[in-house]
Amino acid sequence: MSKFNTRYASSPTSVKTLNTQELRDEFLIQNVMKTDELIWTYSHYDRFMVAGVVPVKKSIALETIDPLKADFFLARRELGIINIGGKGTVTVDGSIYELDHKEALYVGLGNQVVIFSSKSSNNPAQFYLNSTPAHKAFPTKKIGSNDVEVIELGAPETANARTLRKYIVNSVVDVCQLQMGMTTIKTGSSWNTMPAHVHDRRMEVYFYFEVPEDQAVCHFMGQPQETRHIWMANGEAVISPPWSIHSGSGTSNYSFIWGMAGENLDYGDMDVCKINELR
Ligand SMILES: O=C[C@H](O)[C@@H](O)CC(=O)C(=O)O
Ligand SMILES: [Zn+2]
Repeated sequence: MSKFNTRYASSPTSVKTLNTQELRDEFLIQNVMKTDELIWTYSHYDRFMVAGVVPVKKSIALETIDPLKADFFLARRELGIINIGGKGTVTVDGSIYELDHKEALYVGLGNQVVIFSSKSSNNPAQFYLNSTPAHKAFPTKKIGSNDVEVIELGAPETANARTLRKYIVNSVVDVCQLQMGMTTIKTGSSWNTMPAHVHDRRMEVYFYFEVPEDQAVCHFMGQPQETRHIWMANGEAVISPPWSIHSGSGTSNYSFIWGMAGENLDYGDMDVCKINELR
C-alpha cells in the first residue's frame, strides 16, 4: 500500500479565521514530486487525489491506499498523468505507453497493474498524478502534443498573456469527472486566471512548476469578497475549494497544471468575478 496524507474539506466561515500557517496546513501541498516513492494527498473535496512521482533508481507501481478500501487503486477510480520531466513509460495491464515531456495519459477504471518508469535516470520522468472516483470504465488513452487543445488567453497590457493547454477534457478523451490541463504564462506577464472565477460545482487543484529559482507565485484563494493569499514555491500544489477563487501572480512567469472534478464536464462553466469587486 502507498503512503498518504488526508486533507479534510472546510467551510468558508472557518477558513476566514485561519492564520498564515493554518491556511497553508489546510490547502498547500509542498514537495509534490517524490523520488522513487509515491505519496498521495487524499482530499475530501470530491475525493480528489494528488501525487507526483520521479522514478530514478527503480520503477514505481500504483498501489492502493487504505481509505479506498479497494483491492487495487483503480477499482473505483480514474487516473490522469502529465509528464513534466524526461522521457518515461507508464505500463497499464501490460500495455506500454511512452510519455515524452509534457505528454499525458488517461487511465480508466478497472486497470489493475500500473507501473511508472523513466527512460534515463540522468533525466528522469516526472509524473504528476490526479485521480478521482469513477463509475464507468473508459479506454486508456495517451494525449500527445498534437492531441492537446490549445487556447491563447489574456494580453500583455493586463499582465495575463498565457497559453492554456487542455489535455484531459471530454472533447479530447472520454472521462467520468476528471479534467486536467496546463497553463503557461508568457514572459513579462504574471497573472493566471485573471479575471478570477469560482465554480461551486467543481473543486480544483493547481500545481505550480517552471517557477525560476528564487522566484515565487502568490496564489489567491477564498470567496471573491473575502480573499486570502498563499506564497508558493516551485513544485508545490494548492487545493481550491469549490467556493474559492483560484488565481495567482508570479514574480516571474511560470507554468501550472490544473485538475478539476465535480458535478459536470463543461470546462467553460465558470462564474467570473468582476476584478474591481474582489476584496
Ligand atoms: O477552471 C479553469 C481553471 O481554473 C484553469 O484552467 C484556468 C487557467 O488555467 C487560466 O485561466 O489561466
Ligand atoms: Zn477554475
